[in-house]
Formats: sequence, structure tokens, C-alpha cells
Amino acid sequence: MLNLQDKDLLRQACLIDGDWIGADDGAVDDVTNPADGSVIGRVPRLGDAETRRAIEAAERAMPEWRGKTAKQRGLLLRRWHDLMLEHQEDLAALMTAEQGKPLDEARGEIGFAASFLEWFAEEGRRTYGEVIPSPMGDRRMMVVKQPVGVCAAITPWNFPAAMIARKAGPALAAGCTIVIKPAGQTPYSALAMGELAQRAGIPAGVVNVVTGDARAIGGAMTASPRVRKLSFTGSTGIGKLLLRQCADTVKKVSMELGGNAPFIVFDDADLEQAVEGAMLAKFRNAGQTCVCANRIFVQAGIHDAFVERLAARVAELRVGPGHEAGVEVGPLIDAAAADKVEQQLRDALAKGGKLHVGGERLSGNFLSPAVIAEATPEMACFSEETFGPLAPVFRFGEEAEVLRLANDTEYGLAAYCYTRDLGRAWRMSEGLDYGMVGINNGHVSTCEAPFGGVKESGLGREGARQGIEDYLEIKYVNMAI
Ligand SMILES: NC(=O)c1ccc[n+]([C@@H]2O[C@H](COP(=O)([O-])OP(=O)(O)OC[C@H]3O[C@@H](n4cnc5c(N)ncnc54)[C@H](O)[C@@H]3O)[C@@H](O)[C@H]2O)c1
Ligand SMILES: O=C[C@H](O)CS(=O)(=O)O
Repeated sequence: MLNLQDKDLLRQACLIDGDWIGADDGAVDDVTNPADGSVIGRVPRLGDAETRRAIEAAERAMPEWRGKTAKQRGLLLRRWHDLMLEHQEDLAALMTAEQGKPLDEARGEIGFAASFLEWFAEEGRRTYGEVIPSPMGDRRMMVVKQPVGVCAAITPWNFPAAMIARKAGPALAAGCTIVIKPAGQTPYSALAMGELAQRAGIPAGVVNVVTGDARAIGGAMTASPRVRKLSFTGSTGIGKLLLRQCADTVKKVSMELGGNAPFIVFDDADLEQAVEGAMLAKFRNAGQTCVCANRIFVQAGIHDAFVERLAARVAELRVGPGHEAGVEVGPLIDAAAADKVEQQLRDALAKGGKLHVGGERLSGNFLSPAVIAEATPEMACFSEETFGPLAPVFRFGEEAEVLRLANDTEYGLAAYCYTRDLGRAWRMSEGLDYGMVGINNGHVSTCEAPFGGVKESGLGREGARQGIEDYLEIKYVNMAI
């Protein structure tokens, strides 16, 4: 049972125009705990009509919000950041209850989410324009940046707070207002963030949070000409659908989509460093991150030692409900997710893979983290995103071979490479066809860096100085004097 210090953070209503509302027809959806299937609570099942009202509220709030100075908006974002940290324990408890991740990871995500609000509170004050030297004596030419307008955000369940802050932070800093649709599995983190935005003094209508019928809500967001930008984080399939739906109103779009990260270990790598990097890159959030090591490539000379050491470390991982102290791997989000990982495991074994540890379906949505050696490109785990605690290890010979294998995917989000050869580190970071590359480290995400992918892993970047550009329009002014 949830035992929050601040009970008002558990919001079982949607936030539209500063009011907490239910669905017009009173419909609700259960929210369940993936660790035991228990019902945590309910949230409204909103649809097209309510979403249109949220968009209209965001449009009404635009003039006042964009009329504030960047510094004024920044102070309010900073206050929102401060409140998230003040309530970190409650927000983490909510997240672990609805998403399943261990409490320590949930606490970390709240800090990670808040960092985007802090970062963009300042970046909003640096949306510089420019003056262009005029070719005509009686003209002056300048470029200014203005907020794109009403934004819509659709976010996934695996990082229920950070994926919202990574969008709402730059949107609000730029002077935009926003309507947020969280994943149906994890609405409470989003609704609690909405509550804290209100407490921070962010005016009604600037931040709106709607839960319910994803297809209907997304349809209203993408069809409305009032919505000038859609930012989506989720699977590539849904991203493509939303891209098509946005075409009719020519919206700006940001897409943070699926991944299939290669994790490459050369003979000259530091073995312990590579194993610990693989543990972090593979098993964070029970393997349910878009940047998880999906394929682990190990050069022949270090392969057996690496597999033995990795399997030993994986065997030590403590699996259990996220609220229990010491748990390192929680449940998968639902039975379908666990089934998918089991299917990939069975496929790999049927095609010659050798199981070194784990792979048992413990109970419900729990799987024991697994290491499979002798993996091959014919296996499903080579071409499909696993999104679970399964580590397939592929043996390779030469640098050119592993680069070809690593790039043999439609995805291009994150890649990792372990080597102590400086030239090889440069060649791999340049040759890997991915938006982000970790060299001798298994975790690259931070608010100061541009997060995003190439190919079918997405469009645009989130975080860093680049992250606010997608929420701004450039205006060129030519003035006769
Ligand atoms: N690139 C990134 O930053 C990033 C981050 C997290 C997750 N992901 C990807 O997301 C996937 C897992 O998350 P998921 O299962 O929530 O993805 P998903 O695509 O199933 O759902 C993402 C969001 O889209 C909504 N949605 C689903 N169908 C919709 C529709 N027809 N119209 C409008 N909205 C719709 C869902 O309710 C949810 O809010 C993985 O592929 C993972 O790689 C990518
Ligand atoms: O899964 C999606 C997240 O963006 C991963 S990270 O926490 O940003 O590395």
C-alpha cells in the first residue's frame, strides 16, 4: 500500500486549465503495480472532447506565459525543480509502485527529471537571435526566436518522470504551453508533477496532464491545428504512426524512439571496467531502457573471460519488488513484456545459444537476469529490441567485422565501445552509426548532453543547448530605416 508523506501527490484526476477533472462519462482505468498485479488506484479515461478542451486551455494560457520574461519563466521552472526534490521520496514511491523499478533507481530518476527543469530554467535565457550585416544602407536585418506555440507530449512508461521533464522543461522555458499524455501504465508520476507545477506557481493552462484512450487523445493532439509541436517518446512503430498523423497540420515533431544498442569489447579493454559497464548498460531498469545494451559483442581473445565474469556478476543480482531494500532488478512492466523476453531467450537457445545464468520466469512479471553466449545474427535478440534482462554475447574477430555487425540495424540511438587503444576509440566513435556513443562507459545520459538517435531511433535532440531549439521558431525581420 502507498504510504505517502504528502497524500495530495496521489492525484486520481486529470489536470486541465488548473482544474482536476474526471472523464465526461466518468470512465476510469485501473493502475496496477507490476510487482504483484494489485490495483494502486484509478485515473480518468479521457478522450477526444476532453483533450480538445486541454488544448484550448493551453492556447488561452499562451499569451500570458510567453509574455513573461525568460527569467520569470526560469524562476518558476526552478521552483518546480525544487519541489520535485523536496518531494523526491514520495515521487519515488509513486514511481516504484506504478512502474516497478527499485526505489534507488526511482529516486535517481526524480533527480534526473528535475535536472532538466533546472537546466532549461537557464537555457531559456540564452535563446539568442542575431543581427545580420545588411547589404543595403537603408535596411536593418535581424533574426529573433519565438516560442513555437501549444505543444503536445506523449511519453512512455519506462521513465515516467524524466521523459516528461525532458519535454516540459524546454517547452516552458521557450514560452510554450503543453498538454502531456503519460503512458497508461504510469500516470501517477505525471499527475504528481502536474500538482507540483501548480504549487510552483506555474499558471493554470500552462501544464495540462490527460490520461486515458491513447489513440483518441493522440488523434486529438495530432489533428488539432492549435498544436504546433508534438514531442513523442516511445516505440518506433507508434512514432511512425504519429509522424503520419502530424503531417496533415505540418507540426514540428521530436521523436525519441526505439534502440538496439551494440556494446563492443575489444581484447585490449579493461575487463573489470567492461563487465561493470555491461552490468549498468544492460540491467538498469531491468533492461527496460531505450539505450540498454541490446547486443554484446566481445572479441575472441577476451571472450571467455568476459562471459565468465559477466555471468558471475549477473548471478549476484538481487531480483524482487522495487520497494524492498537491496533489490537491484524489479519486475518487467507487464506479462506481455516478460513473455517477449522469454520468447527471445527460447529463440536464441534453439539457434545454438548457450545459457550461462538466469532465464527463469520467477513469478508474474519477474525474470531472472540471463547471459547467453554463442549468440548469432540469426537470433531475434540481434535484430529486435529486447527491453528486458537478457544479455546475448556475440563473439567477433576483427574491428571491421564488428563495426559492420553493430551498424546492421534500422536503429541508431546509443552504442558503447571498450578499448584502451586511442586510435580505435576514435575510429569506432566515428564509424558507429548512432546518435550517442559511450567509450569505456555504459551510461551517457545527462541533461547537459544532446540525447537522441539517427535512422529509425528518432528525430531531434533532448537536453543540452540543442534541446530548446525544437520549441522555438526563427523569425527574420527586415526593417527599412
Ligand atoms: N528514445 C528514447 O528516448 C526512448 C525513451 C524511452 C522509451 N523509448 C522506447 O519506447 C518503447 C517502450 O515504451 P512504450 O511501451 O511506452 O512505447 P509505446 O510506443 O507503446 O507507448 C509510448 C506512448 O505512446 C502512447 N501511445 C500508444 N499508442 C498510441 C497511439 N495510437 N496514439 C497516441 N499515443 C499512443 C502510449 O500510451 C504511451 O504513452 C521502446 O521501444 C523504447 O525503446 C525510447
Ligand atoms: O529509456 C529512455 C531513457 O531516455 C534512458 S536514459 O535514462 O535517458 O538513459
